Amino acid sequence: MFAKSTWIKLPRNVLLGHGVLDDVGTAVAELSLAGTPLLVTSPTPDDLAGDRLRAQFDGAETVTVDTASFEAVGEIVEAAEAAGATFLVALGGGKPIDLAKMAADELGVGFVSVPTAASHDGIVSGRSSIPEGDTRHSVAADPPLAVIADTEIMANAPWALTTAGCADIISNYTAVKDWRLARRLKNVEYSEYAAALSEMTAEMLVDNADSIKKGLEESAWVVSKALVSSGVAMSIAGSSRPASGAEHLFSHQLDRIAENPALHGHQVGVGSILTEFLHSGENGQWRAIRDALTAIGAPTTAAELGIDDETVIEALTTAHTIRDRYTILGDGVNEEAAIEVATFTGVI
Ligand SMILES: NC(=O)C1=CN([C@@H]2O[C@H](COP(=O)(O)OP(=O)(O)OC[C@H]3O[C@@H](n4cnc5c(N)ncnc54)[C@H](OP(=O)(O)O)[C@@H]3O)[C@@H](O)[C@H]2O)C=CC1
Ligand SMILES: O=C(CO)COP(=O)(O)O
Ligand SMILES: [Zn+2]
Repeated sequence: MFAKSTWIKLPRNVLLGHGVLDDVGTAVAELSLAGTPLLVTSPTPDDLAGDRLRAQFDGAETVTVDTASFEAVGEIVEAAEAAGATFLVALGGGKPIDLAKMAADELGVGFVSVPTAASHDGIVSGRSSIPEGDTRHSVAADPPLAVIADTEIMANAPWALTTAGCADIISNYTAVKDWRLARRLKNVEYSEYAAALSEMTAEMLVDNADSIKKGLEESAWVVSKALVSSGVAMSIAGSSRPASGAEHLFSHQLDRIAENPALHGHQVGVGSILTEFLHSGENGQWRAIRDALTAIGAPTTAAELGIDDETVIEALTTAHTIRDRYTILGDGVNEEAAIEVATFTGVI
């Protein structure tokens, strides 16, 4: 399909490395952002790195968020207005980053992302994923002007957050398959560049699985680069399609119905095993996806996610209802088929 005009918004500066947390002020100065920011964080990242960040922004106020919601976005907007903040800096995992990204968009001010965990590609992308009641909104927002990812901090984060980031990238394989299917069946807007970048990112991560090991700072570096690349694919596409297909619908549904949902990346990884099977059957690539997840130490079963089998089946049979996004789930997988795919792949 020929798009009359395309507007691709990308981060301007990406700073990645050991100790770069102390360079946020310099990176912001380089962007010519005037005035004082509002710092947005959550409790643990605040404890770990809040003071080092505040030391670089005289007089900046801090808002600490606990849960992702549209109300929390409203609170950040109010706090920024009250403080006269001219831009936002988010420090933490996906929660404070998504909320600040959306609040910055509402305020029409710049936004800088300082991830403390390599947990998923939302730390870089131009999308905020916010739950509301029974649905989840993937809201377009400007991507961060700068991403400052301190590999020392990320490498010291719980290892599960890093394996979740890896699994989020590995899930790009099935996301792109869903995108191509939707293009063929529903004529949805598609970008071969974004699809190729997304697939290549997953390929490179899997090829580098050997350097992704607990205790190795290089892991945080490899994974962060992949997350940046996947975020750029979403920016080129102008949607999360290159990195979010049926496996994400499955995960979003688990977030709603599971008593204790697992990490986003871990859920989409298991979802990817299931949806790859749906795409290409028992002799398809689902084993390669499962083995890639195993190689980096991410869950491949419901038990490893800490979610019971019934909930996994319910999520798989109802995931298609969560959002208007055509995928291999079509108009729904029935319970018998869901049990068959989950059993064959060893997920349950
Ligand atoms: N925009 C997008 O494209 C996407 C957005 N998302 C959104 O991101 C959120 C989930 O992201 P995720 O990063 O998992 O969530 P969080 O921001 O909730 O972080 C996960 C956990 O890790 C803790 N944490 C963060 N950094 C460190 C660290 N360095 N050391 C120790 N603990 C740390 C957090 O602490 P604390 O509890 O104190 O915050 C939290 O308990 C959801 O809101 C989801 O909707 C998910 C995928 C994609
Ligand atoms: O998680 C994402 C990409 O990895 C974003 O996807 P959603 O648009 O489904 O929230
Ligand atoms: Zn994701």
